[in-house]
Amino acid sequence: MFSPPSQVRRVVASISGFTIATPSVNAQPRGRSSLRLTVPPSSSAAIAPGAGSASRLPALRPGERGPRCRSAWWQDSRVTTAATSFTVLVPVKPPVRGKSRLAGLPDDQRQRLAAAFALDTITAARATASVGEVMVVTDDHAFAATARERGCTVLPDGVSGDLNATLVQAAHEAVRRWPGSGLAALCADLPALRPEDLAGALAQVPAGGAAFVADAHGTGTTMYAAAVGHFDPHFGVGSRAAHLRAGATEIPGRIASLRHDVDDVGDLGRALVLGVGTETALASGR
Ligand SMILES: Nc1nc2c(ncn2[C@@H]2O[C@H](COP(=O)(O)OP(=O)(O)OP(=O)(O)O)[C@@H](O)[C@H]2O)c(=O)[nH]1
Ligand SMILES: C[C@H](OP(=O)(O)O)C(=O)O
Repeated sequence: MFSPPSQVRRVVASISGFTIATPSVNAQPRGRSSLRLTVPPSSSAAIAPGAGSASRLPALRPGERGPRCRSAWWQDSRVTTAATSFTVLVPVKPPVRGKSRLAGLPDDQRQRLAAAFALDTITAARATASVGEVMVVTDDHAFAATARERGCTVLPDGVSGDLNATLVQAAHEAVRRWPGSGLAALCADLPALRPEDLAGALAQVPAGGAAFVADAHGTGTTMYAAAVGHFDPHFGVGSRAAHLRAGATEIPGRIASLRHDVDDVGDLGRALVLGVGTETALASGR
């Protein structure tokens, strides 16, 4: 269903002295080959791993050398097939307000990172074989223009300040435009997302029911999918438990890139280890 292109790129990143290098096969790096995210000294403690027991990623500390990781090779060579069965809704809070838990970073960098996470998320979603359409839901006109340039459909928030109601409204519009497609809502803070992980999760969505992917911490949700009549997302604090209570099926599996949302600086360090997309790599640079 999904075959990698021949080239694999090398990504070298550093976060506060932490250096990450990925293997390279048959390709030249494009753009920066060395990336640096400046984290104020007071933020150092935040680079320790989150408390979530579900996270299998290693602790990252300033100055510590991390493991080798895979590169996001798919980003520069879009892979598509004729299978186009899901419309993916990607809600994007205006970057000026988004990713507030990255507040330890300079404000302009927080905003750049928020937009970069979302762009890398939609790029990966668009490169996923079983995704026919990506519908970005946002009230940010600048991000909306960029998303359109990247081939997405854009819709404004239907219910200001209510993410779940906005997603339900967008889902109805998506079904009106593309009847017959499946529906999934994907958080926009997945900079390490890989198309094969998204495709693998979408392949497990049961017909006629609702399903979701829990985040790496084991408490939140990164993706929710359901047929329109069942589409009732419960994103927010404790959303994994809320989705289970609502009868949604939890999608299992080693789909690390889809579980790894970035809420704080520690999450960002772990995403860099997994291998982030081009936009996040650039926004992390200095
Ligand atoms: N369109 C839209 N998207 C939203 C809204 N609230 C949150 N989102 C998006 O929903 C997903 C999860 O959002 P949150 O974790 O609540 O917010 P965040 O901006 O990612 O991070 P924090 O500000 O640190 O909470 C992300 O993709 C957000 O961009 C909203 O009111 N409208
Ligand atoms: C929306 C929320 O995401 P987080 O706040 O963990 O980014 C959730 O997990 O439902």
